[in-house]
Amino acid sequence: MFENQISPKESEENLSDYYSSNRHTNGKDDKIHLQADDQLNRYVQLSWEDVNYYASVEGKRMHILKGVSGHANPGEFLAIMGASGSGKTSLLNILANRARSGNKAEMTGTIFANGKDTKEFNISKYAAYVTQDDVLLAVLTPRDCLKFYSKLRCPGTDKERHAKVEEILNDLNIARIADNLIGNTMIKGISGGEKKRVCIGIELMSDPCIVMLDEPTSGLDSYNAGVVVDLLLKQAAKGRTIISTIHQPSSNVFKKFDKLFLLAEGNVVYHGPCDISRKYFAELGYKCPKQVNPADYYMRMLHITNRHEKTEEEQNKLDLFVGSYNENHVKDTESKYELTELHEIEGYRPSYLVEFLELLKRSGKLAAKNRPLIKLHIVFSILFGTLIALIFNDIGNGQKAMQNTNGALYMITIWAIMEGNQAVIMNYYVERAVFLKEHDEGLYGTLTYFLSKNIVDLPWTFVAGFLTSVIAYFSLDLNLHDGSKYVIFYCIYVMALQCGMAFGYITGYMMSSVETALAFSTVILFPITAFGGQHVKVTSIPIAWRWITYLAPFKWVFQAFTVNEYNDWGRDCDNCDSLGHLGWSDELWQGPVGIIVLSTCVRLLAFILLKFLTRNKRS
Ligand SMILES: Nc1ncnc2c1ncn2[C@@H]1O[C@H](COP(=O)(O)OP(=O)(O)OP(=O)(O)O)[C@@H](O)[C@H]1O
Repeated sequence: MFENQISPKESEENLSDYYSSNRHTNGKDDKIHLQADDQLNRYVQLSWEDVNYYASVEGKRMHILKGVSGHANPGEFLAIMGASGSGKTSLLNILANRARSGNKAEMTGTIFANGKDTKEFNISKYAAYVTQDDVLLAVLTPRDCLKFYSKLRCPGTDKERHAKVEEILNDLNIARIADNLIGNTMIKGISGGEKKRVCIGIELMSDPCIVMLDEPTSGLDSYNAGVVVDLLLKQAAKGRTIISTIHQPSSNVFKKFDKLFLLAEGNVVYHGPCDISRKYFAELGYKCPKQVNPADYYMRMLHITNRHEKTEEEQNKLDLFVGSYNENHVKDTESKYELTELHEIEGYRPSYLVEFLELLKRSGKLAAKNRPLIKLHIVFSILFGTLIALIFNDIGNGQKAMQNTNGALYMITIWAIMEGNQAVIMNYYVERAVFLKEHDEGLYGTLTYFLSKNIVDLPWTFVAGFLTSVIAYFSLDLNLHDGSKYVIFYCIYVMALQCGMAFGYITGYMMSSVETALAFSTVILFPITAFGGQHVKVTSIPIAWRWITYLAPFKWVFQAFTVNEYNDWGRDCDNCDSLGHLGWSDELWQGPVGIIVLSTCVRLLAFILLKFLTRNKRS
């Protein structure tokens, strides 16, 4: 399988020479004692000792990381590589304090930062983590994103924040596209490489000493991957510690890494300078041919077809690499930067008011820029109003008029609640992933997010409510006893939309995808329409089920519409006890109060659910 193999026996003799020569070239002689505050506040060396990670999969306990030790120096780019499933991401998550022991996973071992156990202080205040997926808002621009983060992460004046945003845009070479939309599969935007640079820029906003990245070059072509790695090397040159998992780097990219941390089946098989890894493996009998990319060669070399049933050859190879590493590895933790003791630091956190206002501004911008959704609402509101006008345009008089009016008002009730419900679900999913990520990073609290969302989601209800209500009300020739009748109708319509939205928050927070949330909300709300008073008189519902009418938004909205309509009804209808027939009194206040109380309780429940969701995600 591998060309130019040297037999293990031959190689054993050379290994000690290799290490003894290597030992003198690393560190001490060319040590530069840079003072803290030269460019960063602190230089951080991260080291990890005997890290074990176990996870339960289908009742079986898997040993994912097997006593892994290593370190990453400030001013260096450490690339963590290994075949798929070797434990790269697990290790990175552990180093970033993102993997915690729990029911299904258990972690042992110690992580030190400048020699201090990270259990004694919160290392995440010194570190930034760039996830593999680009969690960005498509309708914003890179400048919008960085500005938002600068407000929530950087202390100082607006002028200083502005300067920082510009500096990062220039540093990452994205100033030229800073005002283009980020985009997604639906909206044309910046390229994948540029998106990755925006994600890195966001993390640099808090001036981290350590930057950890999970496969930052995945999905990028070799040119863009090279650009991203160059930018990270530039950050390393400032004294930052860069730790990154990397999947299949090109040979050009590979040779740029300072240090390589190679994992196989949860074991370290190489940790040292990237440029001498070839020689190391050659001496072990696995010589990478000159024209072959070492990264590809190592992946093939370490590939195991089925980790639960390794072939004898695979097991021997693994034993050789692990044995050789354990025997020969020299721990050289010398850093060219001066390392000072780290303490618990308070990350910058603006006041709740600033958080709230920034979220409000961003959510408002998102809502305003989401043109397809705005157009959809306007078109649907007009279409529905017109549809109602066409179907119920001859309401007539007598019993027939009562039946037709009830039908029209109940359709409007259902439409308003469902429209509010679906709109909020679709809006929420535009920013769900971003919210969960930002909240997880402690950028802002659940309450400020929830309040800002609830406020930003309101204005469109006034517009959508006006469009549908004005068309439906006047074309149906509803009660025009006095001008206030239409105004009340409009207010009830807006309240109905908002009540539907409250239910939308609940389903949105419960489901992880927009499709399931939309389907779930329809399945839940549809049976409740039976309790609205149109299909069956409320007082005829069996007592055991009648309590549901109090939780049915349809009942309160329908009641409000009908009381407004039938009080001082101008149509000819002898013996028409419309409201008595429906099972409620002619008191107008009951319906609106019912809607407000129900909406408030449901929103409160949604907030509790969101709190639970975010807490669950953190743990
Ligand atoms: N919490 C967990 N529960 C169950 N299995 C887990 C958990 N964490 C990791 N694993 C398993 O451990 C193995 C290593 O996962 P990890 O994501 O660290 O590998 P990786 O080297 O990053 O792989 P890839 O390159 O494919 O992303 C995988 O088989 C993964 O399914």
